Parts: sequence; structure tokens; C-alpha cells
Amino acid sequence: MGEGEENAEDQRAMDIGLKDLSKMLEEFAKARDWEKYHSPRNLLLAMVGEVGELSEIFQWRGEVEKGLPNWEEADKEHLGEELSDVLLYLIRLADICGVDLGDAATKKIVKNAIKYPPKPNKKLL
Ligand SMILES: Nc1ccn([C@H]2C[C@H](O)[C@@H](COP(=O)(O)OP(=O)(O)OP(=O)(O)O)O2)c(=O)n1
Repeated sequence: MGEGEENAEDQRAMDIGLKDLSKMLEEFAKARDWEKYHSPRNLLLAMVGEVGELSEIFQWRGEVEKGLPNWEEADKEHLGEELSDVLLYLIRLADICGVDLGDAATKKIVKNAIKYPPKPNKKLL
């Protein structure tokens, strides 16, 4: 196994968090002098573009089974890439807007639970 493959394994093994990804994206932009392009509006439009690319994967397939059992591996890999592009732009957008996404999302889940109370026998939150 080459060094690059070992690093990829390490990355997979890591339970990476939003803050780590945010830092990596900041470094990625800095290293390319792309910070000037990463304005809130540009990032939002880039994210919406990636949502379009994600949608294209499902377009014309009809409903698909959970777990995508009949999909080619290459299609699943493509799906992972497009999901990642959406996530990465979302994380970068939140960072550039000064929003702590982990904190905001946690608060939102609590708010959702109050708005939509669970069935009495299924109370998890
Ligand atoms: N100014 C940019 C351009 C790209 N990226 C990063 C975030 C996304 O994860 C990915 C998007 O790259 P592309 O625009 O090349 O989009 P795709 O990877 O989807 O390629 P394609 O549109 O050719 O399928 O790169 C970024 O942070 N800032």
C-alpha cells in the first residue's frame, strides 16, 4: 500500500466533524487565493449548483430503494461526491457567515422536537 492510500485510510477512519471540515475548507481556499471568491452569495449559488448536480443523479430513475441496492458502484461513488460538494459548500457558507453550524443544527433539532412532539411510546428526544 502506497503512502497516499494509507493517508486515505486514516481519513476514512477519522470521525471527522464539521469544525475540522470547515478548517480544511478554509485552508483549501487560502492555499489557492480563493478567499476573495468565497463570498456568501457566491457560496450559496455554488451550493445550489451542486444540489442541481445531485438531483441529476436521481433524475429519470423513478423511485429508488433505500440503500440503493441496484446501483452500480460508480454511481454510488458519484452520489457520494455530489453529496459532499453540497455539504462542503454549506459548511463553508456557514463559516463565512459566522454561523456555528453544529451549534445551530443542534438547537434546530431541539426546536423541531418541541414543534413536532413524538408519539408517547417513541420518545427519544
Ligand atoms: N471556487 C471553488 C471551487 C471549488 N471548490 C470546491 C468545493 C467543491 O467541493 C468542489 C467543486 O468543484 P467543481 O466546481 O469542479 O465541481 P465538481 O467537482 O462538481 O465538478 P463538475 O462540475 O465538473 O462535475 O471544489 C471550492 O471550494 N471553491
